[in-house]
Amino acid sequence: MAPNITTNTTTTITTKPVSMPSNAYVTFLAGNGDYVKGVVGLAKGLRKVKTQYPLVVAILPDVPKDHREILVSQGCIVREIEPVYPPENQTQFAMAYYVINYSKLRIWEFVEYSKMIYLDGDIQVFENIDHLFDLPDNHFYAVMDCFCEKTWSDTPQHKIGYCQQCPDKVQWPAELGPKPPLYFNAGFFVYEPNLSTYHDLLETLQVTSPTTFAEQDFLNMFFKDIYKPISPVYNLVLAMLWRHPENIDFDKIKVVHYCAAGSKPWRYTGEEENMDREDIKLLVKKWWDIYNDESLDYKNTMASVEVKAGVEKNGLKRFLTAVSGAVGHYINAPSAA
Ligand SMILES: O=c1ccn([C@@H]2O[C@H](COP(=O)(O)OP(=O)(O)O)[C@@H](O)[C@H]2O)c(=O)[nH]1
Ligand SMILES: OC[C@H]1O[C@H](O[C@@H]2[C@@H](O)[C@H](O)[C@@H](O)[C@H](O)[C@@H]2O)[C@H](O)[C@@H](O)[C@H]1O
Ligand SMILES: [Mn+2]
Repeated sequence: MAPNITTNTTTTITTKPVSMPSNAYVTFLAGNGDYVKGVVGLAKGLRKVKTQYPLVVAILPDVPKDHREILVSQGCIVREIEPVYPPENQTQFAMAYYVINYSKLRIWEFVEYSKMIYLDGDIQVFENIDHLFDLPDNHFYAVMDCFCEKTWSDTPQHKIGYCQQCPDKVQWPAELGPKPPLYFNAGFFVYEPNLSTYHDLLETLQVTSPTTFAEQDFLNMFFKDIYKPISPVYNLVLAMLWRHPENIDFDKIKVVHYCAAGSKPWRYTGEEENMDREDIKLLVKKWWDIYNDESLDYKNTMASVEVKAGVEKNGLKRFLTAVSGAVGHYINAPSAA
């Protein structure tokens, strides 16, 4: 017997629109080269750890159509952005191509998301890190970088052998002024998109002389008052393995940043310095295992979800039909008054 859910009162069901905080991962892709493989690997890695959030890919106009199609086919949300250039300068960036990395600043405009985690395309996530979205608002969370690689050789800290990863090994000399503030690697950070911050970033950039590490230096300067270091398990800058192994618990690493020279998995030859290390070979293999795992392709996982949803949808449709007849009667019942 159908449950008696009719009544002789009228109830107005009001549903207040609830703006659920929406989170997402975001990465950046430029050019028509092989970094698209990094982004595909990242999309599959996030799927493997069962993140509940999408991956947005901010692409420059020079990303070709076929690469965009690959990203969409892997379930990415592709957003074209305009490049951001620093003011005219004579700076020698650590890597000439770093000039395009200023375009990362466009992701502060993605205000349809309340909190985002930015990851370089040369990063892989091996364990679920969705809990980072629960970090308190109004801060900038990232992992501290290391100054020991030769990419830092033009900097005062490298010249005196100072590194924030071992601040007591070589003391910061008073004659060089105050110790530099804690400095993060800009390949991974937790932030809140915000239009006034976005406009402030772009305006400040135009009056800031570029330096060796391009947008990474700029972001460190801009966010120095709200920067909060997080554990290196969230962004293993590979050089830490040979520069500061004492600061790394290898088995606890959740996120790996393939930023050391020669470590990009899709270009890996093992010939560059440190690239013949067993831990590097293991991390490169782990990256390829995910990249080559067809069960992690969106079309496969999505297909299984659609099949499942299809069954549920039909089931749900039958249930709603049954209930809506009664609910309809319930809502239109005459007022008791
Ligand atoms: O040709 C390029 C160079 C860089 N990038 C993007 O910019 C990020 C930062 O560059 P990279 O990771 O090479 O810098 P690193 O962390 O190695 O210094 C990359 O991860 C990509 O997301 C890109 O899409 N195409
Ligand atoms: O454009 C500047 C880049 O600076 C950073 O890369 C560096 C940094 O990690 C150094 O500490 C390493 O020594 C070096 O190998 C590596 O390339 C960011 O990872 C990248 O996203 C981007 O901001
Ligand atoms: Mn990187």
